[in-house]
Amino acid sequence: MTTPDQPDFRSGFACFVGRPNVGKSTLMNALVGAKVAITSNRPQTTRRAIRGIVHRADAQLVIVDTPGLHRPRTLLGERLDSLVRGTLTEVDVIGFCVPADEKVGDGDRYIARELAQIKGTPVVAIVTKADKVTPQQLAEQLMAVDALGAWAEIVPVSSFGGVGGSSVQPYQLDVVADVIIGRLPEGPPLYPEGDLTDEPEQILAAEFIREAALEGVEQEVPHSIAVVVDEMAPRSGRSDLTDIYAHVFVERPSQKAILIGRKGERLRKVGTQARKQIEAMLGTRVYLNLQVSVAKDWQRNPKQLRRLGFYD
Ligand SMILES: Nc1nc2c(ncn2[C@@H]2O[C@H](COP(=O)(O)OP(=O)(O)OP(=O)(O)O)[C@@H](O)[C@H]2O)c(=O)[nH]1
Repeated sequence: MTTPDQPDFRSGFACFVGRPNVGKSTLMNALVGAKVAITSNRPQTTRRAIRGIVHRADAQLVIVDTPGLHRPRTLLGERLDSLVRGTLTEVDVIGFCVPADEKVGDGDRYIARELAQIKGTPVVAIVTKADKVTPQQLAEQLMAVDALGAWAEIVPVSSFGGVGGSSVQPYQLDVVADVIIGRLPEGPPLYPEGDLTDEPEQILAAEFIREAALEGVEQEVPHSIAVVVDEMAPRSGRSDLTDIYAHVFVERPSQKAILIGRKGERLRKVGTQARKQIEAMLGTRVYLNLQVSVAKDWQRNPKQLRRLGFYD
């Protein structure tokens, strides 16, 4: 068996890029084998570069999750894009994700052009959501993606099932891992065994709250939600209970009303769902105090953006 002391142990960083909602975070979670990035069926769920760590006997792969790359429309969009570009130049391998079930479009071509300008970093094209199409459609998509650029390899994958939904087992996750790991440099592990992410628990807690808040809201509201955990600590004298005080920010009073719901019913549901996720992460019971506040137009306001943790 290969051990970390052996010279052929590989370690390094990879990141997934692609349009919003193509399954990047889900793929990372599936590879890591635990929930370290939040997912939702709404585009632009991911706003931070979260690292997931894949431990294998022969390698350690650190995955940097990025927000979907797209032409920026707001100041938040611009900051997210510069975050993505900064990440791309620092990793050993880039995984360019294109979903199997949507025709290759302008958004994919835009990203392919951006990637063509990054020299020296291999790009593996990953065709995601293979379970949603027939083998024939998958073959056609692989050819369309091949025509988009000069990829180191092209791999179809599904985090949820076989091609065409033929099984409920993930499809080719191990192949994606092998292909990426094969392109990492040789080197010792970068993180201790057992670590799945280096994202602070406080930030993950905020992300779980945001994920719960996103559920069931429509139109512009999802983009307007930001969450800050103000305080997170064990209750004094109790190692089995964590107190968490968090703010959910929205941009307008009308959105605040939507989030809170009739007699606070919606917010209670958000709290319950988030609390369960946080309890699973921390392994303690959680008291969660959620406050909803309006931070007017925070996506366009530099001061508010800094306050919410999005730096230039
Ligand atoms: N059927 C199927 N659905 C998937 C698969 N991977 C992801 N999805 C779904 O696609 C949606 C988007 O997934 P995410 O992982 O949040 O996508 P993302 O690319 O990280 O999105 P952003 O954070 O917006 O950039 C979710 O509803 C997932 O459940 C897959 O392999 N098969």
